[in-house]
Amino acid sequence: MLKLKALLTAYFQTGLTDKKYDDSNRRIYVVNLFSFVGMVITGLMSFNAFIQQDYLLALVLFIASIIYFSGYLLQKKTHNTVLSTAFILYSLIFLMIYLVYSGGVNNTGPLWIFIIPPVALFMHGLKRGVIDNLVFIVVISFIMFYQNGALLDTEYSFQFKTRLIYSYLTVTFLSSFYEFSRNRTYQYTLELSKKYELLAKLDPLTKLSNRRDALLLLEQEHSKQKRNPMNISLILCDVDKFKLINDTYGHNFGDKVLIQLAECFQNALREQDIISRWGGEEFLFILPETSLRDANILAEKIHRLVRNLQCQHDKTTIHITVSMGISELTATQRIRDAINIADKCLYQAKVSGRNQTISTLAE
Ligand SMILES: Nc1nc2c(ncn2[C@@H]2O[C@H](COP(=O)(O)OP(=O)(O)OP(=O)(O)O)[C@@H](O)[C@H]2O)c(=O)[nH]1
Repeated sequence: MLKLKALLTAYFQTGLTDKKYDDSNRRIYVVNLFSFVGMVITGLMSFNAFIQQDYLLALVLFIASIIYFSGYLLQKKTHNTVLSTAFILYSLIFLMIYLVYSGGVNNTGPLWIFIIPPVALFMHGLKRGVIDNLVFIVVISFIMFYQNGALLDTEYSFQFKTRLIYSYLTVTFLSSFYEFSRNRTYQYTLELSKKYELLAKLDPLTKLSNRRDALLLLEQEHSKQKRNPMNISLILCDVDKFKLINDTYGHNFGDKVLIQLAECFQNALREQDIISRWGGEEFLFILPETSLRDANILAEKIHRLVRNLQCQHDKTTIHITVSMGISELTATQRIRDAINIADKCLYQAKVSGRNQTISTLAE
């Protein structure tokens, strides 16, 4: 029993990506599910038609059963949901047209057409799903009403045919409305989750990466470095005497200074560099493809830019300085150790009088 459950789970999850909330995952799942359900149901119907000695219907249903399984195989091999959904859906539509044309077992075939609206909308989404349904309704109306059923292999009363069309239109409308609401809810949830994902990564004050995100990004760069050797330098930058600034000019002014500094750093660094607010008045710069020598040159540039920064409080211009510690992260080193070295250098810069940079290069 457990083995069967594991087998079915593996079957339904074939081809799913690790993007949990991706809508294409839903389509892949629908293809797997529908190919399984379609294969089993048409297989059973084929067996039933065979028992009833309706061999042509049994053959058609048997072929349909194989087609549904092929849809699953197609999706497994090609990972192309557009192809596999079209393959499954259009073969289903052809089967339904055949059931309407032939009447199926005891003229009950048309009852199956009501599975098309939800399946078409699940597989093709609102717009194409509605088009599929309208085309289908036009085709079966033509087959049923043309010259009073001359194209049919069976007979239906006029009332049966009109009610079939009305009820089909009703199911299509309700399924479309459901798909519309589902899609809106999905889009809303997606936007919300993207927004929160971003908020979880950013420091709300400076809009720079926060410490957690910086560590994740640093881990990514470190893994890249292990595959393709490159220099990575780290700069820990701390605002000098920031407590004094807060105490003298107020916390709000302190916040403004941090925002201005963040902008200044963003202008100084390259796009591939990662600037993060490491905590409080401390920033961490992650510099891929940067040697210690280049990181020192950059630190000098930052000192220059910060020196020229105009932090206005009322009519007074406040001058800010920063201290920095630089280290290099090597492929064999632990991230934690490289940050600790930068931290020690920063401490040295502070005790040596601030407004300067200490780097492992000098050791
Ligand atoms: N305005 C503001 N202040 C902050 C923020 N985060 C931390 N601080 C303040 O930053 C100050 C840091 O003070 P200290 O750690 O003593 O360092 P410092 O005064 O900069 O002295 P040195 O680092 O030795 O030059 C503290 O007063 C914190 O309250 C923030 O988001 N906004």
